[in-house]
Amino acid sequence: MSTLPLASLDAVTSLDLPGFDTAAAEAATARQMQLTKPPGSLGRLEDLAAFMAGWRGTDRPVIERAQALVFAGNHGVCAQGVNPFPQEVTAQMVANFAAGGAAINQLCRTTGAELDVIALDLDRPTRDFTDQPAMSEEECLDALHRGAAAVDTGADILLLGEMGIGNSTVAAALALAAFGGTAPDWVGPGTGSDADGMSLKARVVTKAVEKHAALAPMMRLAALGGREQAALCGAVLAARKARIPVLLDGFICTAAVSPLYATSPDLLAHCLIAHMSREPGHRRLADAMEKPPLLDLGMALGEGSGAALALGIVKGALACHNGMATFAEAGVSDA
Ligand SMILES: Cc1cc2ncn([C@H]3O[C@H](COP(=O)(O)O)[C@@H](O)[C@H]3O)c2cc1C
Ligand SMILES: O=C(O)c1cccnc1
Repeated sequence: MSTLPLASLDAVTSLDLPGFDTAAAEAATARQMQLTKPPGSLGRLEDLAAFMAGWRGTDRPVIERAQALVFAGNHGVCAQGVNPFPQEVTAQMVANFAAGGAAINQLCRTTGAELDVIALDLDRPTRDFTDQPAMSEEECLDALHRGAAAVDTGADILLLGEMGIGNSTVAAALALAAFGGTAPDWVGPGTGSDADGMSLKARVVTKAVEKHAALAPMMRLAALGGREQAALCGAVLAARKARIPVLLDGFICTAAVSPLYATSPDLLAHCLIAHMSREPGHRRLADAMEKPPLLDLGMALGEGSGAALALGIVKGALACHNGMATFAEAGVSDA
């Protein structure tokens, strides 16, 4: 449970947040050079060990507790017909998460994450953003605080995911507002929109972003986002406050936190992108944020599924970092 001292959305710029512990990361990198392997041969696993060390503030970081947090919300823009599946599926999938029947349940069990699902006023969708701001600043702040409050400050790593029918359109709008280009750069099939469906999505996204483009980044989160997007931003900030590194899931999760990036890229310094979604805009988003995803498995599900899988990679990195013998300990000749 965590709280953030935020009375307005633009106050995110004045939060006092911890930074990366360079000394701990350098000590971890020095240890990597001593381990019984050719230097650099564990590739990105070595970078992950240093990343975890720097954010956890210790040269020997461990993952004893991993929290997966999935936020669910409903969106007024579904009135535009942008979603192949009906809006009821959001609540139905939340019930499925509770019953243990979704992909995210299996993947969390596989890699050892505790799953918490937070449904945000599903019976009260946000407003249609082609017409008016999806949320007021107050509604957005409320969802952001609920996201922050859901973070387990005793966890060693946080995996983020979302569920919200129509939110691939929301994601495209947030990405366009944050990084520019044109709507077709960011619109994709989502759960299965065809070419006509995608041109409708692009028109909807263009209209919405034109309407709300003049706003500051965090006010665009209110105007174009939904409750789960605001909650994801709150969770990212609360994790940072507790020095907990974050694995963002796919396109929708990454786009959700793009208002934080547009405010200041440093707000996402403790976040990694877990996997490269098949949703075409995700590559552009990952490039724009300079965050190469850990996995690339052709997935486009959401729910935090890619983040849950990537936890296994981070655990592997730390198992090697902490468990391997050094050249001196094992009596192996160094180069
Ligand atoms: C059964 C089902 C399970 C899901 N789990 C995640 N999503 C994913 O699909 C939705 C976004 O796609 P769109 O914008 O096309 O609606 C989000 O809820 C996302 O998490 C699902 C979607 C469905 C249908
Ligand atoms: O990458 C994602 O987050 C995604 C893509 C399509 C549908 N749902 C989620």
